[in-house]
Amino acid sequence: MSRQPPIRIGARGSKLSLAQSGLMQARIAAALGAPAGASKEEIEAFAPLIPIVTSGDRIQDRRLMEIGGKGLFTKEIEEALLDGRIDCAVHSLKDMPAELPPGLVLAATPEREDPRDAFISHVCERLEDLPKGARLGTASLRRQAQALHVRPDLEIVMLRGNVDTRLAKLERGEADAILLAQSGLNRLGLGHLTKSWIDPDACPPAPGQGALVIETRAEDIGAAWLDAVRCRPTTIAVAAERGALLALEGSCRTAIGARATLDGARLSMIVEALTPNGAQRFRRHGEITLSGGDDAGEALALGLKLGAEVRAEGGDAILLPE
Ligand SMILES: NCc1[nH]cc(CCC(=O)O)c1CC(=O)O
Repeated sequence: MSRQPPIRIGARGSKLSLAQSGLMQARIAAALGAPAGASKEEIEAFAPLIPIVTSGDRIQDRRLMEIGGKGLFTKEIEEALLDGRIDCAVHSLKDMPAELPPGLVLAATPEREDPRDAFISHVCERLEDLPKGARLGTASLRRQAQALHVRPDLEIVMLRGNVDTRLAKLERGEADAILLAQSGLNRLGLGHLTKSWIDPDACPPAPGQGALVIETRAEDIGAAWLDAVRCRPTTIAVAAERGALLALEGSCRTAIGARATLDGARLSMIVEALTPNGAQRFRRHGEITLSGGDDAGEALALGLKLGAEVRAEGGDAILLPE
């Protein structure tokens, strides 16, 4: 059997991105025929990692939304995909804008990691136990709004940067506590730093949090190797969550939480949007039984419906002023 050409994986240089791409690299190589227990060199021969620097990696000190939103970490990678310099890219699904450039698709979603937000602090064990007026470090509008909803007395301090940077800022005392995705901590081997978790039913995480996604050119969506990395329950749940994001025109300017869970054929979902100061929260619950036909399509429709309801109720209050 002739070996098929290698699948070149575009990867950002950040530790988290390299860890995530490395996780998928071994699985993609295996799907392409790399033997079990293949060496690093063999894996590279089947599925080489191609480093790509994005504008998001170069700009570290301003609010993401001020400098152009979610596309910042994906623009250069998507150019490389469209130019044919790479064949796929591994992203955190929650960093992907609601709409992709023409010609590119989110082709496969592997098993989701822990979707929850982790609370990290040297002051106390839980967000609820922070002293009055304590400083919570986050650059996420959703985490800010959800925290202020339960604890309006907290002071939010802008804490940008990658996971290591944010942890270092906590150590330096720039904040009393921070919130980070547990999935990212786990992938970096830092899961033990977590003191407690935010209840994901009380405060739903970002749409798609904890899930990776493989982006490819549209014409490659049928490639056999993609089947080997797809996870059906995750694909269905994140379709619903992305639906909510689409309906809410999700960007870094809106605090949106969405959580879909699958129990057999039963898909349950919570969608919420908040005003930036957390004072108002608009949420909807929904549940459907999947038909066993186009399950992802039905999930997407549920997310779109609940998202549209939240959008209609929240109106302009949920948008951060320009
Ligand atoms: N916005 C940064 C970002 N993008 C993806 C992750 C990791 C979480 C994931 O897998 O969804 C993180 C870190 C964080 O939010 O703490």
